[in-house]
Formats: sequence, structure tokens, C-alpha cells
Amino acid sequence: MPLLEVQDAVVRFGGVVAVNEANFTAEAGRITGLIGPNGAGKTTCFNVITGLQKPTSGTVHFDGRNITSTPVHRRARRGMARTFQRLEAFGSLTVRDNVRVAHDIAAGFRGVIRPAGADVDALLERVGISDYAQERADSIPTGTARLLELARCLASEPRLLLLDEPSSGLDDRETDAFGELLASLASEGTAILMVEHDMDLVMSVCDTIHVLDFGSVIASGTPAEIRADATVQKAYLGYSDDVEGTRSDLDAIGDTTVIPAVEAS
Ligand SMILES: Nc1ncnc2c1ncn2[C@@H]1O[C@H](COP(=O)(O)OP(=O)(O)OP(=O)(O)O)[C@@H](O)[C@H]1O
Repeated sequence: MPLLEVQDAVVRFGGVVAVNEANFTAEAGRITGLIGPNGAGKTTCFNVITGLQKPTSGTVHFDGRNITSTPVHRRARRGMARTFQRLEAFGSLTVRDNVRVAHDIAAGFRGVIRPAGADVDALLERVGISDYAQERADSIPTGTARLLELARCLASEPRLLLLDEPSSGLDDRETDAFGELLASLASEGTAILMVEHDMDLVMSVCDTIHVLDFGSVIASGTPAEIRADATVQKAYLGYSDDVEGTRSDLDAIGDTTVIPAVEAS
């Protein structure tokens, strides 16, 4: 059974259907990508999963339980952690203290009181930002701040890690290291669900990819299956199946750093 199961989710904002009968899953020990053009509904899906947005209809199951109406903090206690596109760290605290606060809150949830020092240092080391430990969070580069967000999430030892555009701001070397870190987290059993525009990263680290377009899941499969899917190509680049040259465009997904933005309208 998948750790996370979103079934027939619909979210309407007035006349806008942001999520339209979406079905997808994320499994323990696997990295799952949620991709799609701008405005496809990816962030709204994350909001439904984490409880920030109540779906108009449909359900969310986590570890076999229906959590569709469960408040955000209870979902967090059950093992969900999320990073945001917008960075959320406390700017006036050091990098280390930011992780320490997250650690202490998580430890409080679990009723475990133990010295944070070694755990915090290990987290900083793991995400590769130990050198910034004593810097104020509002003074570090964006890429480092994203890694800080991840460290803060990992402090809660999540079973499901939701990452919203985690690689933006990372350079190529940092992105490679980040991919390796995700693989290592998954190998320990963490389920990772990632919204990401960097197709090279998505294609190289994801076990499964779900593609959203206008709120609907138009394809689900392995990176190879998604790369070969003409419907996906059409959603991203506007080509139809019978246009000559589509094959090479399909092959190009994953060879470019960023998917061309296609505005939903
Ligand atoms: N609170 C809201 N009120 C009204 N419309 C909204 C709201 N939130 C999102 N939308 C609309 O729902 C659709 C899906 O938005 P969403 O942010 O989920 O897409 P996305 O795939 O995450 O886009 P991006 O890649 O640009 O972040 C868009 O048309 C967006 O304008």
C-alpha cells in the first residue's frame, strides 16, 4: 500500500478548477516527481496533501488512514514535512539555531527531551551546510537557504518529505549533491514527493513521475515512460502526436535544465 494516496482530488477556486479529479501516490523508499507547466495545480496538490487546502471533493490517505480533514499540525505529527517555494527560515537566527528550533519542536511532539547539539550538527553536515552554521539565515545564499529548509524538515524525521522546487537557487554541483542526498534519504525508507522544474534532476532521481496539466494527471510512470509520452510532450511544448519531429522533442525532455513555461489559461 502506498504511504500517500490522493484519490479523485478536486479543488475549485470560484470558476477555476485548480485540481481536477487527480489521482496519484507516493511510496516509502521512493522518490516521486510531480511535474507540470506553470499553473498546472502542483502547489495546490501539496496544499491538499499537507492540509492547507481542503479539497472540494476527493480524499487523501496517509499510511492507510483517511486524513482529508485532519489539521496541518496532526499531519506533521504523523510524519509529513514540507518545504515551500518561498523560504521560511527565521532570518535573524543563525543557520544552526534554525535547525535547533525545528529539532526541539519535533522532539517536543515526540515527547523526547534530549540534547540537540549532536543531532543538529549531523543534520547540517548531512545537507552540506556546516560551514554556514554560525551565519544569520537572512545572510546566506538562496541555494544554501533551500538546504537549510531541508535540514529543518529532516529534524522532524519525516516519513513523507514534500519538496516544492527544492533545487531552485542551487548551482550544478549543489544540484548533483542534492540528488545524491535525496537518493540516500529514500534508501532509508523516506517517501519523497517533489515538485521540480529542473528536468535533469527529476529524470535522474525520480522512481515515478506524475504529470499534471490543467489540474489533471495526464501521465504517470517511470522517467523513461514519461520521456516517451506524447501527451506529456504536447502539454509542455504544444506539439501534437502527429507532428513530424516530435520524437526528438520527446527525447529532449531531461536534456534541458528548465521546462519552458506554459501558462494555464
Ligand atoms: N488561492 C487561489 N485562489 C484562486 N486561484 C488560485 C489560488 N491558488 C491557485 N490558484 C489557481 O489555481 C491554478 C493552479 O495553481 P498552482 O499554484 O497550484 O499551480 P502550480 O502548478 O503550482 O504553478 P507554478 O508551477 O507556477 O507554481 C492556477 O490557475 C492558479 O492561478
